[in-house]
Amino acid sequence: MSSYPNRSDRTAPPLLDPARHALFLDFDGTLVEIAPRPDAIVVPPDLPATLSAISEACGGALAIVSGRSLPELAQFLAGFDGLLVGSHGAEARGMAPPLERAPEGLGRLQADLASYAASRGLLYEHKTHGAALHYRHAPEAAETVEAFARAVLETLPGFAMQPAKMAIELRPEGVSKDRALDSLWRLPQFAGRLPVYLGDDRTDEPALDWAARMGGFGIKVGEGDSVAHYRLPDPAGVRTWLGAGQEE
Ligand SMILES: O=P(O)(O)OC[C@H]1O[C@H](O[C@H]2O[C@H](CO)[C@@H](O)[C@H](O)[C@H]2O)[C@H](O)[C@@H](O)[C@@H]1O
Repeated sequence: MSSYPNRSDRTAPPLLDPARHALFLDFDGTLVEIAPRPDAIVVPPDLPATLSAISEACGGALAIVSGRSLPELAQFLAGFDGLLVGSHGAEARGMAPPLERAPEGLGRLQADLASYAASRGLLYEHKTHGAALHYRHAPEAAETVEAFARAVLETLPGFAMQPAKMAIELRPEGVSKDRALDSLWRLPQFAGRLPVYLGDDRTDEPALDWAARMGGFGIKVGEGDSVAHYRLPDPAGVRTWLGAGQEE
């Protein structure tokens, strides 16, 4: 059972107010629809320009906060030059990197996961500070993949497990999206604003909670229990909500 209460029911969020709000957006499942493979997502061609326009209207108080590796995230959003946080809070563009270097054993971790994926017909995702095993095409593998990842972690104390949608990720211990938000929040452009966080996944729950604790609010995207007070149905709904905030 989820440890998060369902506070958001189906309440539509208030309109985005670029004069008062600071905006934090998860990427997969929030800005873009979930796809069968990580490289198969479709980024709407106007999304980078939309994010740039909102960031400018917010005085730069907008950041994308993703589990993706930073270079990959930057590539998917080419044309948007604003703040990015990648690798579940380990990497950043536009502020000091939260993590100086990956923990010892990264190469071994990646080699172990890559060879396990190759032997089991799973999808291996190479990440700057870790790696992921995707089983969306083979959901029956969930338990064995998790058991394998736990065994790998026993010999690599610097890393932790990050459950994801139809995937298991291993990332550095101690990094998280809400910790990255604490660092972003110290940047001058966020002073005096109300944080608004949008996310769809369990990994976003601490960040949705963080936004409320800091006087703003969270918006859960899609189904599922959440600490967020508001909800939007899907990434298309998020993009419509973003567009409405730009209208005069
Ligand atoms: O924090 P996010 O921006 O939401 O990133 C979370 C992970 O998203 C990606 O995996 C997920 O989306 C894929 C594409 O839709 C999907 O095929 C996969 O099943 C999902 O788990 C990405 O590949 C990961 O690196 C991110 O950490």
